[in-house]
Amino acid sequence: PVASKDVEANLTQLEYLALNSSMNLADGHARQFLTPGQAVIIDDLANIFRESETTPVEELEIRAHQAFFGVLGQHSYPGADGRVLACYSSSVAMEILSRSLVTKIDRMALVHPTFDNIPDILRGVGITLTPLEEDVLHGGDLDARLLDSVGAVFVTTPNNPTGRVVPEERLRRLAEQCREHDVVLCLDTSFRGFDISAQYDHYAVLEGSGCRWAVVEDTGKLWPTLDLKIGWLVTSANLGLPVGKIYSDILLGVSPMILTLVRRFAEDAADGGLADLQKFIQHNRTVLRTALDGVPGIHFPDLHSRGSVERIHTGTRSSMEVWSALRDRGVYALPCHKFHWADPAGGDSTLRIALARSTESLTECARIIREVLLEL
Ligand SMILES: N=C(N)NC[C@@H](O)CC(=O)C(=O)O
Repeated sequence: PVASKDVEANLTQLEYLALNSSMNLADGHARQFLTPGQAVIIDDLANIFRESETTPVEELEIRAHQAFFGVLGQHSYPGADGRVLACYSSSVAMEILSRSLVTKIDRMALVHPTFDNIPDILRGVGITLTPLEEDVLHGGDLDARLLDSVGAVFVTTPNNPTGRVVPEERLRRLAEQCREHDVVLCLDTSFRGFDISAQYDHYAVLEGSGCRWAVVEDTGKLWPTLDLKIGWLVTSANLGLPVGKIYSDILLGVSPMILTLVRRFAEDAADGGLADLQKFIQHNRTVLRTALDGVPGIHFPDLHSRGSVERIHTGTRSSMEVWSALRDRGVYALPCHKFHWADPAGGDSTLRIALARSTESLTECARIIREVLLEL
């Protein structure tokens, strides 16, 4: 039986339930084992602390974002003139951006579906949201009437949970339309590390467009650093919003040690680690899909996705029923109703599985998922 409190819970509250389970497939945080190269960094933490203690923080910050944006192909990011702000997490960056936006705008178009803490944060500061369906976003020019009715457009790319990526030409045209209508273009690119099609130089497109823009980047989804992470908030020179002032309301700066840790993980990623991570996630995706081969009624709606999460369509089964039956077996997934923040019924038949887990754990969970699906 599904308790109403679980139906009402937001996605992060459902993720809390899983935090102490060895079979946690709920949150999109990196919980796979450290690679040998990453273990060397962790074994060097004392030296990382000492280096971070004695090096000027500005130098640590520049080295960290040069390494991170560089490995992800973002060579035109504006690292030189203070437009890259380091935050404790991408959600903190999101809160700062939202408080900045609402000083000037009160309506936004937000991609639908997407992770519910994004609409929750935006609504939390008083912004009214209009859903921007993925197929509309990817289909071509946005309707001028939509763009004249909002002050900003917010897009998660790669999207969560669908994995859908805004390609370069689409981003260029979207930025051009936003400039024409003086609409702020906001991106959440937290999952870009997993998908090389999301690693074209977004900042070259954004800077070249002349539109007002802001991007939230996240180191926390990629590497198993026990949530020692940075959310970067990057903004255009012409944004015209009090991002720096509101940043100063929230924090002075992140720990220099985490800046150094991020730099070291990004350097390891550049030394083959990112390609290995992408292969690892794709292998786990194959393990999950193979384990469910032949289960009546289910399919995988996001065949293109390379992100560290995978949706299962549960056929005629209710995703909440499947989620509840899995939880009874100690396995935690995410029902997708709350990703469909404007129409929860849209997620009634899909379940999200986290792939950034050890292959051994995922294999055992996939076996149980198969059993549960065959019983329902
Ligand atoms: N501040 C929040 N709510 N953090 C949870 C978020 O990081 C999880 C996530 O994004 C995902 O599971 O896809």
